Amino acid sequence: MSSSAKPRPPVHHRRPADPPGTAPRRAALRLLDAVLRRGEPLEAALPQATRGLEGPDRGLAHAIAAETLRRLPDLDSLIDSATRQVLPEDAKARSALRIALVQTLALGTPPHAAIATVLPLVDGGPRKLVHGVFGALTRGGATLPDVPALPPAIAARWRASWGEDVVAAAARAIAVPPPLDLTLAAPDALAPEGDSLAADQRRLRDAAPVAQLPGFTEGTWWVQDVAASLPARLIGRGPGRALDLCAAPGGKTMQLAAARWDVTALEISPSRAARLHENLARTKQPATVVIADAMDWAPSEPVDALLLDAPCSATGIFRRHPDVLYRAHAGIIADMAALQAQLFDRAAAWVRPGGRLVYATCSLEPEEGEAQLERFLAAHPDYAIEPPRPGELPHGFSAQSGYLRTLPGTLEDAGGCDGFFIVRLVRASA
Ligand SMILES: C[S@@+](CC[C@H](N)C(=O)[O-])C[C@H]1O[C@@H](n2cnc3c(N)ncnc32)[C@H](O)[C@@H]1O
Repeated sequence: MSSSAKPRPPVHHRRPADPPGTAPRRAALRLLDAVLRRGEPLEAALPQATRGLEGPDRGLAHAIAAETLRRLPDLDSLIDSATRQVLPEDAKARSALRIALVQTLALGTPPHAAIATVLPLVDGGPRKLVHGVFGALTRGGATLPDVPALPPAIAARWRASWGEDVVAAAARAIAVPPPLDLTLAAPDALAPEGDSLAADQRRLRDAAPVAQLPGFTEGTWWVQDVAASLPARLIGRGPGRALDLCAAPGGKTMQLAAARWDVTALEISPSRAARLHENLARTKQPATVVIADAMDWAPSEPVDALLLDAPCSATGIFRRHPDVLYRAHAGIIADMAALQAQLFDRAAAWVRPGGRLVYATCSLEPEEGEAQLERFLAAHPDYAIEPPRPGELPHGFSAQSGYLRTLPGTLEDAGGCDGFFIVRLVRASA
């Protein structure tokens, strides 16, 4: 070639345009990768994974990924039953098959649409294998069980902590969509019709989108699982100064404000604090929001009541956030338990003699609940448990040993509730 020959323009191998309907499936694949490989929370991965998608497609991507996570062990058993060689856990072909199968077997997508929108995800790869396995399974009448299998590691841990009945109840709980619970600012507040577990509580099944429900615009209620409403109920009613130490998105801050406390709400994350501000603005509940790390910050004087709804593994909210089933491994639980112990000890000094401290986590791990309480009581002899009084809790809850432990199976006939550990402590008067 002569030196005067023009250089060839670079060749760009562009991916052919996706057929309609593929973009949300591609986003679902990114979501699964974020949760299963990178250990990210599904909600946190959503903005990046669904960038460029319109609202309904974003909702579809989220629904496919969440349902895949609810059904993962059963989907994988089906896939393994139809492949000669076991596909690696993180193989794209496995994830593509999970997404195609969950749509057809759980979400009602016709098989031809499910596979046509998923095959482009494995372009340049094992399309034939994915097509073949999907076809063999759907033609062979594959089904998913009514009660999903739990991931083996979680089942083993909860079996050791709580026994087989709780494991079985947890599996039943992920099979059905949880109800929508609302906490009312006052018992007579404008709110949708529904079941009621307390005067200021409504439970809705098959609810319309939240923003369309009566009272949303007026801000007379907020979404809050009934178990999540218990910690602030144990703080009781004001007046007085209350500190909500880990506050966003603010369900408990709003309860405390509605109960007439002068509330300071502390939150480390600016983006979560922004949601707290939005929620307070919508419900017109007053609170002073401080963005700070509770490990650096301190109140100017001790408070009458302190709520520590501590950061945790969040395994108690697996019904709404099935990604926790895959992210909450022993290392995370140990890290969270260490942070909880530090926050709990620090908070102990900020309650006036005779004041109340409520400690709570939405965790099903004893390390984040019962063990924290035991350690705290041994280290702080000036604190004692104050058990709930009769009538203080909504219908169906009871406190053995003075504290509350809600588990899969609690309130099951009424639609269940999140898993929580909650204890109210009183500091001895000086
Ligand atoms: C379980 S959530 C709180 C839920 C909230 N109480 C509610 O009812 O809506 C825990 C919160 O604590 C915040 N957090 C974690 N570590 C913190 C710290 N060191 N200081 C202050 N807030 C913290 C997290 O960002 C998270 O928003």
